[in-house]
Amino acid sequence: MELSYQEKLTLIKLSEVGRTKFEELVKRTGLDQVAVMRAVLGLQSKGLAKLYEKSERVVKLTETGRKYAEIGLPEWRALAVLKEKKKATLDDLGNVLSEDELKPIVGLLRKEGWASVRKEDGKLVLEITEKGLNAEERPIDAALKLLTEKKTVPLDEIEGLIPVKELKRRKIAEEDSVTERFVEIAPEGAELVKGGIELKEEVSNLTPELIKSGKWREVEFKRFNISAPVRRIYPGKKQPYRAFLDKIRKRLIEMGFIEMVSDSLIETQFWNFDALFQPQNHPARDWTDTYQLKYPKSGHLPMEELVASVKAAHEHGGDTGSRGWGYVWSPERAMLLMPRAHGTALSGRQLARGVEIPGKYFTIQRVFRPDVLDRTHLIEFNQVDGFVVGEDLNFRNLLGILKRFAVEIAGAKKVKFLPDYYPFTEPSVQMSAYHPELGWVEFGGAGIFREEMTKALGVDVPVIAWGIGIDRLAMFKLGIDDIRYLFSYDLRWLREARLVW
Ligand SMILES: N[C@@H](Cc1ccccc1)C(=O)O
Repeated sequence: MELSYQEKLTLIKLSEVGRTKFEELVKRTGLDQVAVMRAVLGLQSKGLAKLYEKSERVVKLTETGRKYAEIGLPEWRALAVLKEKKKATLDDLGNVLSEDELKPIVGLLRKEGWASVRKEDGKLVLEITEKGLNAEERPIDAALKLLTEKKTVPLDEIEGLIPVKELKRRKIAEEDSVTERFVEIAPEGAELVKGGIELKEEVSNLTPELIKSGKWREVEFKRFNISAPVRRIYPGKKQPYRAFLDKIRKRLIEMGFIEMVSDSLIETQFWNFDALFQPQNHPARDWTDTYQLKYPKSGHLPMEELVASVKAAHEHGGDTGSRGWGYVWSPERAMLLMPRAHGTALSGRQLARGVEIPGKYFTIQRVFRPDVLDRTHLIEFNQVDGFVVGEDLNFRNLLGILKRFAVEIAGAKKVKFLPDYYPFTEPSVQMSAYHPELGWVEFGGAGIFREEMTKALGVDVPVIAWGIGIDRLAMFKLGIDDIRYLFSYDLRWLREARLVW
């Protein structure tokens, strides 16, 4: 039978005692705990030893017990006062005993024969006796000492000193049960040791020295059991949601999209709304739907020319043939600052900056909107926004791209589109994907940017655009049914979460 060095050593050490606690065996071998456990399991599978568990009734100190271990049992503290004063009243004892301890103290001292009790002027007076003067350690003291030293003591051992009932009655100790692992040698194991085992140190590392010196010919190499159970380790890794976002970024770049970046989470209303042809009196611009910055309140508007064409589009449609929204556009309003409410703000910025035609752009943005937190709503979430610009693009192209996103990138099994409204797109759609537990989950909007928007920003060809609530899609990939988990500190989830791609 082939045994590893560690198995041999463990077996030899075990044979010296026949049966022992696992921890004891660890000490005897001088190996570490994991190695011994592996050796024992190895020996067990070869029928040479047996590992088993046994529960044992034990006694341990209570909170009160631990206190007594520190400051002394009440009867000893009372006795100290009596020793000093010879005679004492209950009031005197009250200085060293708590109210609870005081009540039974007379009975206790009398039972031990350490004091006699008299009434003097209507008051109880205790006087120390000869036995009190020579008081010695009692079984209860021995038990308290033992429990203090060992923390847990087998029930039998305590019973040998004092009935455990007694300790429980005085609330000094309580019973508990602990499970211990034992290892026992099997007859075959004992036999093998008797026949003699050659204990040859094994080499687990083939070093250059071993090779050069030719020593490798003599040494014994350690065999590794690669199917042995091992402890799980949790190495550092990317937060699962971060990993998801990074993967999407990579996918889009692979698909030829250019990333639009921003180093700020704060946006002017101009870029968040106005540049997207969203009228200033649009209800979604109220505080109910977006946050506003308290300080500073306002930022800067871009180039005058651009501001003028956006203003013209809002007021009368600019040169698009549209009548616009028909109101007086306010630059002050457009200057107000806010945490970005959608990634589309960056699409507007990019169009104004200039784009490749044809071209594809995307951005992954943290956005902010007041909402009631629940399993599908966050007030701070991430959107993947993007657009494709090109001469011959149409609505069907848009739906095709979106479907590909939802299925390929987010792994949705089914997708559906419904007509919707956005001030900056016409036509507009809303997209939903099917989640096995949540049913249909709305995950974004899309459409063709209106001419009033694109022309004002200087782009004269169709632009199809979308904004996807990527967090909801992350739920699909990460197999979770509560969106709040994306930002969870739950270590178990952080360790176990697996991106299924
Ligand atoms: N920005 C929109 C989504 C959208 C983007 C682009 C075009 C149409 C719609 C939202 O936040 O819901």
